[in-house]
Amino acid sequence: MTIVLTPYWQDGVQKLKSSPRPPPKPAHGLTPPVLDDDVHVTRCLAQLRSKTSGLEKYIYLSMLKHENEEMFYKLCLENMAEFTPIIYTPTVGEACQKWSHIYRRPEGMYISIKDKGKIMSVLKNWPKVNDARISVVTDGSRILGLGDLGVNGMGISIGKLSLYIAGAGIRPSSTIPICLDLGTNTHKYLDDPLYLGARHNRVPEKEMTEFMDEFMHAMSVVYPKLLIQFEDFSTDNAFRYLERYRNQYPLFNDDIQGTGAVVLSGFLNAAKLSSAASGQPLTSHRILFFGAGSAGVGVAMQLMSFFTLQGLSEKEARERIWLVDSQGLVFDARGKLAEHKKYFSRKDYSGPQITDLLDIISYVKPTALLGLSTTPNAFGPSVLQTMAALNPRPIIFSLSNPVHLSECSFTDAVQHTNGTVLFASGSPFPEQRHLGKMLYPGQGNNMYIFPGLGLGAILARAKQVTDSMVEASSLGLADALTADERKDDLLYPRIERIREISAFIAKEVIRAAQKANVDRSTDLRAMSDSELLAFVNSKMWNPTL
Ligand SMILES: NC(=O)C1=CN([C@@H]2O[C@H](COP(=O)(O)OP(=O)(O)OC[C@H]3O[C@@H](n4cnc5c(N)ncnc54)[C@H](O)[C@@H]3O)[C@@H](O)[C@H]2O)C=CC1
Ligand SMILES: CC(=O)C(=O)O
Ligand SMILES: [Mg+2]
Repeated sequence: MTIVLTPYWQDGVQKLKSSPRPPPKPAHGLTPPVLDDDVHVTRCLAQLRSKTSGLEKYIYLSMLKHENEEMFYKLCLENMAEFTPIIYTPTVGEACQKWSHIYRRPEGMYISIKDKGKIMSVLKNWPKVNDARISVVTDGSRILGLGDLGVNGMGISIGKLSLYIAGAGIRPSSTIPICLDLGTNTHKYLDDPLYLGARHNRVPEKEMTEFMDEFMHAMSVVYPKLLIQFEDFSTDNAFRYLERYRNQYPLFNDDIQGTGAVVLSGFLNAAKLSSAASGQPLTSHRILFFGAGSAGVGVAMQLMSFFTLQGLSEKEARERIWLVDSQGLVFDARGKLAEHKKYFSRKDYSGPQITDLLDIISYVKPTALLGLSTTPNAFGPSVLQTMAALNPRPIIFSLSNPVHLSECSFTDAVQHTNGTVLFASGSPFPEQRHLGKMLYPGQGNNMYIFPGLGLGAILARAKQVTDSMVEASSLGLADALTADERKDDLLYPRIERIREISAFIAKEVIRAAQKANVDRSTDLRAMSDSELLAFVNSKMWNPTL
């Protein structure tokens, strides 16, 4: 049998004979005399906390997950706020950048362009074929805001699936992290003797599409119950392959749809607070996007429903949104535009190109400024002060990942708006005390959405992931705030409640799938809401330690 759980270029170097899951407990005498699970939990946590760098912590936790999956997830669930920045953004970004250097053992599947023509047989090598329910698939071409990391992108598929397991109780054996190796255009990696991927530039679009067609068909045959999450494809491919396959297979794109949903949710909560302070109606919000890639445009599309839910027409909603890319304001008269920018390109401006963000802000007078640009510190003091001068409670979301690419920090946002800011960021920032009051940053990251969206789609056995299911996940998240969280002006629930939130989102997603008639588990239709919620909770995997 061909083995593909190890990068294929190591074939013959390191053969894996069975599942990558931990082996059964060793026989009596092969462990210390007193190895109490409860005490070992404390020991593992102490070992983790003794590491000084984020990357060391990441490596330690990867080892722990491999050695003792139950222990890893127990600790993760009990310490979500501490673990997420390690297994996910920001540290997962550094782990991906150094993946070929820190690589220790096989995890996930690597499917290479060299496998074209035999992808199905490769997929069958996965040890738990019948269990497969959810796969996160990346081609590594735009990992967080870090660019084309090639096969090093495997870390993001693994990280997202760890959050599925911890955050939504997906059974670990049902998850398949996949990294497609279609080459990389990053020369640093091509020149690195330790690089784990194919040593050539990315293959042309035609060859990639042929590969993707075969891959998607093979996935649907080998794993008939699988939901696919596309992750961190470069913007052109993100839109292309979402459109190409979304009506054919159960799949969604996390960067376009998951991000859209999480930002809509935080925006709904922020806009209410902002409008309460300004006395202006919700329909009067004006949203400026700094960054017009897959994430920026995905969020802009989802935010259309913020306005249409308030009764505006599609045209009126679109007029509340402005895009900025690396060349400045996006408008028709500027000339040729990438396809994904056209819908939001302004028709009402035809003057000279405005490039400076401050000039764009004075022209647009936004109530909300959303950064998805991978440009660190783009929201400097004068931008923040201008937003505060325009709005009693400005909405500033600096959503680029990881932390060092964020458009501004929470500290700066608080300081330069005199604490009035309604803030969310893609990666976590610490809370701030301002004039004696504790202020909390929101984490506007799709990690709040995809676990519940995925769980709902899996339990409904959805044929497709419809826009209505994505919107339901977003509204579900917005509604999940408790009175206590609202009292602290939180835009997102506390991450410690992720299981409860995911269950609620999953229930809403199942209902939306039923309404759209894409559910195959039609027996769930007869359940009342409370029965459905109980059913969702009963399906969540829990570590048994
Ligand atoms: N918070 C979250 O949940 C998520 C955050 N992201 C983050 O969003 C960022 C962008 O992702 P994509 O849209 O896929 O990337 P992308 O590379 O396709 O888009 C970046 C956009 O920013 C614009 N840009 C770059 N430099 C600029 C500058 N100096 N001034 C103005 N605009 C500039 C580009 O023209 C492009 O429109 C990444 O950092 C990613 O990590 C992505 C998905 C989810
Ligand atoms: C969070 C995420 O999906 C990204 O930054 O790409
Ligand atoms: Mg992503």
